[in-house]
Amino acid sequence: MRRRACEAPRTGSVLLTLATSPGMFRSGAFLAEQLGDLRDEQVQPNGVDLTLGAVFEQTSPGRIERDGKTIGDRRELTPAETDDGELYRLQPGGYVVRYAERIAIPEEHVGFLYPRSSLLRNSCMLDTAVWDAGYEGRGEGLLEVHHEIELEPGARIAQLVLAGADHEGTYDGSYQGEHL
Ligand SMILES: O=c1ccn([C@H]2C[C@H](O)[C@@H](COP(=O)(O)OP(=O)(O)OP(=O)(O)O)O2)c(=O)[nH]1
Repeated sequence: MRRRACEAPRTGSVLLTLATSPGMFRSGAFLAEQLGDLRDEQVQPNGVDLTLGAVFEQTSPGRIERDGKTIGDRRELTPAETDDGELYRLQPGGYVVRYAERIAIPEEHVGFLYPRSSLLRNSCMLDTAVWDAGYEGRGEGLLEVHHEIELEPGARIAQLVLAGADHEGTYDGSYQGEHL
C-alpha cells in the first residue's frame, strides 16, 4: 500500500518513514535485475555502480539556446599502457566521461546518479543530472579533476539509484538510444 505524505505518522522521523515506504527508492538488486549484465561488485545495497567506459576532452564550444542546443566537439583520450595495465592519467580540468553500462530507466521510476565517494576523497567530482523514465542509452557526465588522478578503464566511478516516480509520458529527447 502506498502512503501519502499527509498520512505519515506524527511520531518518529517522517523522512525515514517515507524513505523506507514501498514504492520509494528501490534496492540495488532490483535495479541490477532491470539492467542485467553487471559484475557482482557493482550491485550495492541501494543502487548499482557504473563504470568508466570512455573519457573525452572538449575541443570546441557548445551552445545552449532557448530552443535547442549544440554539443561541442571532443577528442577521446587513450589510456596509457603501464606496468599496472591501462590507466587514464588525468591532469586537473574537466572531462566528459561515458559510462560503460547500458542504462534503461523503467516507467514509474526516475534515476539519480552520484559520484563514488572515493572520487571525492581524491579531490575529484562527478556532475550528473536526472535520468528520465523511459531513457535508454549509455549516458555521460562531467568529471571534475581537482588533483591529478589515475583511473583504470572499467573502474567503478558512480552509483545509480532508482526511485519510484509519477510522470507524464516517457523520455523522448535527443539522447534517447545514445551509444547503444
Ligand atoms: O548525468 C546524467 C543524467 C542523465 N543522463 C541521460 C538520461 C537522461 O534521461 C538524458 C537526458 O537528460 P536531460 O533531460 O537532462 O537532457 P537535455 O539536456 O534536457 O536534452 P534533451 O532535451 O534532448 O533531453 O540523459 C546522462 O547521460 N547523464
